[in-house]
Amino acid sequence: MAKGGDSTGEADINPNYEVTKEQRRQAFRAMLAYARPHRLLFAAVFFCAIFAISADLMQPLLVKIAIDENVLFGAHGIGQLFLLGSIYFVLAVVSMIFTYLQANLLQKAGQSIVAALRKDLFNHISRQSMSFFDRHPIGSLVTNESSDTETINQFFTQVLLSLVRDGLSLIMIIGFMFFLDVQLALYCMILLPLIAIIAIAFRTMLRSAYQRARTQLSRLIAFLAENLSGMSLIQSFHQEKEQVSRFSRRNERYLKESLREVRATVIFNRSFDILGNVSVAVVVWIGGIAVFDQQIEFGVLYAFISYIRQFFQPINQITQQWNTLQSTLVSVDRLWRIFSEQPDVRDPDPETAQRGALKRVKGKVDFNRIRFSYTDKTDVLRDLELHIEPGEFIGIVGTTGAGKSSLVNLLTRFYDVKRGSVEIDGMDIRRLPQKELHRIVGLVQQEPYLYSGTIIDNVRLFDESVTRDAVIEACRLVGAQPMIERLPHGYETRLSERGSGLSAGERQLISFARILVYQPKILILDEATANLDSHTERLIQQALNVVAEGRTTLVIAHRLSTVKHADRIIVMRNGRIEEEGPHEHLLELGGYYADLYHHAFHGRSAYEGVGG
Ligand SMILES: Nc1ncnc2c1ncn2[C@@H]1O[C@H](COP(=O)(O)OP(=O)(O)OP(=O)(O)O)[C@@H](O)[C@H]1O
Repeated sequence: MAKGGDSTGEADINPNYEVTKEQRRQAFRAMLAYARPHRLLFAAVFFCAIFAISADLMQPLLVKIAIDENVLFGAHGIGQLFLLGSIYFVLAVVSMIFTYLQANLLQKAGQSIVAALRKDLFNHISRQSMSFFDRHPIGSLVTNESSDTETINQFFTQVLLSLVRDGLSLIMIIGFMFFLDVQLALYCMILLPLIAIIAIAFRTMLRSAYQRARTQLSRLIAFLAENLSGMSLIQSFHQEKEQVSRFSRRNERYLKESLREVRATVIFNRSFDILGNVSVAVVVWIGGIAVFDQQIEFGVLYAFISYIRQFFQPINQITQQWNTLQSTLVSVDRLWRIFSEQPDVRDPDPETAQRGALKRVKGKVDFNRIRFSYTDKTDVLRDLELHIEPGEFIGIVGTTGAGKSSLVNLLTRFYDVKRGSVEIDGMDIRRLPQKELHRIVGLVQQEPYLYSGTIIDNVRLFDESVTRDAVIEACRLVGAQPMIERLPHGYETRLSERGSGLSAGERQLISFARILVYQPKILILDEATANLDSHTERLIQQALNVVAEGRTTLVIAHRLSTVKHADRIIVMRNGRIEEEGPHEHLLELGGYYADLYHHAFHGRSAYEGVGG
C-alpha cells in the first residue's frame, strides 16, 4: 500500500527554498492572470480611490481659505464661513462614500480571485497521481489551499490597494504642497532620502524576522496536521505527554519569532512617527519665520502642517505592506510549484485512446514482465509475470513489504510500470482513459475511506444519478442492511469524517456496497488487517462472495482463511511471485506457502508472516 504523507512536511513548506527570478516572474504573471477578468472592478476601485483621496486632501485647503480670507481679515463674513463649512462637510461625506465603495468593490474582486484560485488548485490536486501525494504531505497541501490562497487575497485587497490609494495620496499631497508654496515644499522634500534610508534599513530586518516567524508557523501547522490525523496512535502508545512537549517547543519557537517580528514592526512604525513629529516641528519653525516675514500666509502654514502629517500616513501604510508582499511572494512560489506539477500518470492521446472498452470488457488481466519502483533506487517489483482469466478469484499473500499493494496499485494506475505492461483484455491500460479504467477496476482499500455525509452518499459517492433504491439493494446484497437499520437514522445517518462512528468491518461492508452499485468488471480488495470478530469476519466473507460473483477478483489477504478457496493463490516474496496455485496444490508443494499456512494455523496469529 502507498505509504505517503508521513513526513513532517517541513522541507516542503519551508519558505526559504530557492526560486529563480524567472520562475518568480512566471508565477506572478500566472497569478495576475486571475485578476484579468476583474479589470473593470479594479478600474472602478481606482476611480473611487481618486475621489476619496481628493475629497480628503481638499479639506486643509478649505481651512486655509477660511483662515486667510475670513478668520484673519473678517472678509466675506459669516456667510462664506458657513459655505466653507458646508463644503467641508460634503467633502467628508463624499470621502466616506467612495472609501466604502472602494473597499467593497476591492473585496469583491479579491474574494472572487481567490475563490477561482482555490477551485483551480483543488481541481489540479485532485488530478494528480499518487506519487504527488507521496511527495507532498497533506499538512502542506492544506496550507496551500487555505492560507496561501488567503495571502493572495490580501495581496489584492491590501497591497494593491495600498499601492494605488497611498501612492496616489502621496503624489497628490506633494502636488498640493508645491501648489501652496514651492520653497516650503522643497524643504519638506529633504525628508524623502531620510525616509528611504529608514525604509531600506528596516526592510532587511523585517524580511528576515518575517520569514523566520513564517517558517516556525509552517512547522507548527505541519506538526499539528500530522498529529491530529495520528491521534489514535498517539493515545494508544500514551505518547500524549511527549507530543504535547514537542508541540510546546514548536509553539514557543513560533511565539518567540512572532514577538521579534512585532518588535521590529513597532520600532519601524515609531521611527516614522518620530520623523513625522520632527518634520512638523521643522515646518512650524521654518514656516513660522516665513509667516512673520510675511512671505506666506498663516493659512498656508496651517495647510502645510496638515499635509506633512498626512504625508507620513501613506508612506507608513505602503511600507507596512512589506510583510504581506513577502508572504505573497512565498505563497505565489509555493502555489506555482504545485501548479507546475503534472500528473505522472496521464490519459492517453485522444487519437490513440481505446474508448468504449467499459461495455465489452471481460476481465482478463495480464501483468507482462513488469518492473516497478517508487523511487529510482530500488525495484519493488522485478520482472513479474501474472496472467489472470476473466472471473478468476485470485488471492495474493506474502510477507509485509513483499509488493502486494504495489502490484494492485499498478492495475488501478495509481502508478505506472517502469518496464513491461499491464493489460486488460489484451489492451495496455495506458491506452484507456483513466475515467473508463476506474469504472472497469473497482477498489476496496484496506481502510475504506468514508466521507462526512449520509450512508446513501457514501455508497453512491455523491453521484445523484445512482438511485436510493439501487443503494439499498446493494447494501442488502452485501448483508449491510441489518447493521444500517440499527443506526439512529438508518440510511440517512450522517457519518463523521472517515466514518469514525463505524467499525472496520462495517466500513468494509459499505465499500462492498459501493462495488455493487458501480459494477466494475475487475475487483481489487485489500483486506483489512484489523482483527475482526468471527461474526463480522463471516459477514465480510459472505459479502465478498457476493461481490466477487461474475468478476475477476484480486484479494490481498492478511488472513489465509479469506483466500483458502480462491481459484489461485499468488505467493509473493521480495517483489517476485514465489509460488502460485490453488490452496491444496500449494500445501502439497510444501514450500513457502505451506510454511506460512502452518505458522498461521498452529498457535500463531494468522497475520504473522502472511501479510500485515
Ligand atoms: N509510496 C511509497 N513510496 C516509496 N516506497 C513505497 C511506497 N509504498 C510502498 N513502498 C515500498 O515498497 C515496498 C513494497 O510495499 P507494498 O506496500 O507493496 O508491500 P505489501 O506487500 O503490500 O506490504 P503490506 O502487507 O505491509 O501492505 C516496501 O518496501 C515499501 O516500503
